[in-house]
Amino acid sequence: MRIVIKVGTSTLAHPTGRLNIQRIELLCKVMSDLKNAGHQIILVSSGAIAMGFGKLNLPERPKDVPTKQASAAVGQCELMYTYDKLFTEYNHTVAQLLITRPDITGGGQRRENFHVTLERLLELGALPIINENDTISTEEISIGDNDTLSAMVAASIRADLLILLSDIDGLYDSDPHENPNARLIPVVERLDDHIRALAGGSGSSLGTGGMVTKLQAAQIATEAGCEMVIANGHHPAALYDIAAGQPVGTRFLAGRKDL
Ligand SMILES: Nc1ncnc2c1ncn2[C@@H]1O[C@H](COP(=O)(O)OP(=O)(O)O)[C@@H](O)[C@H]1O
Ligand SMILES: N[C@@H](CCC(=O)OP(=O)(O)O)C(=O)O
Repeated sequence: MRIVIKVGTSTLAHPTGRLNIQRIELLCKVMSDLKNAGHQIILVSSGAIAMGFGKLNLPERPKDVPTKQASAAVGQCELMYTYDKLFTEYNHTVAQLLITRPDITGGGQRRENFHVTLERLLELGALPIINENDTISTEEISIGDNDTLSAMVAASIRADLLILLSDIDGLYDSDPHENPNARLIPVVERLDDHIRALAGGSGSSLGTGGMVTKLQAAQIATEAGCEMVIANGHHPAALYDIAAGQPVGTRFLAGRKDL
């Protein structure tokens, strides 16, 4: 299977913005193993801004654009250094792709270049790691959140499965951080207004978009014929069960794959 795995900041970083070493080590081990089992893995990783402000010893996630972009420049290095080191331990070669909106939605050469390069990396057996190019992104050309970005990638390369790893088990009938009696929804067969109304914003100071952007991602992915699962990134070994089609988190069933 061709699987796009998106890892949110809340999965990769401690609330301090510093790397959660135990988590990332386990994630890389499981993803390496899934690759060894024959799956094609494309990783969409957030965390550049959080890693950057942590490393720059700033007290909290920056709000102004220049400091965010500077943090992303620092943090992206830290992220890729860590991924390279960990995946190399399991004999996998990583490749970094930093993109903005025109690289994936625009017509013409940029989109073609992104697509052809990504396909070639997969043919060569590399493990592509994608993030938004936050350091040069402006409002006009940015996608803004990696839930949407990962769905656009999954749709464009006709992935079989998109997995969003978050700080929560899946989609609940209301935000569990506000309602302790909220119940998990295991399967969404059709994304309608009733489901969309359940989604709230981000519950942490690190995440971007909350469930709203995850449901937007589900719309893009399932319309393109790609199933999507939201699961808790605190348990990386769950990736095995998700890839095997076992019930974990919330699974959004796909529409018909375009011919
Ligand atoms: N209906 C809902 N079900 C589950 N989580 C929800 C819901 N509405 C809002 N949320 C919030 O979405 C958060 C996950 O998104 P986010 O903070 O952006 O993290 P990530 O780093 O994974 O992108 C949850 O921690 C939760 O507070
Ligand atoms: N591109 C940004 C992350 C944007 C984003 O969507 O973050 P998240 O909600 O943690 O997946 C970064 O690397 O910091």
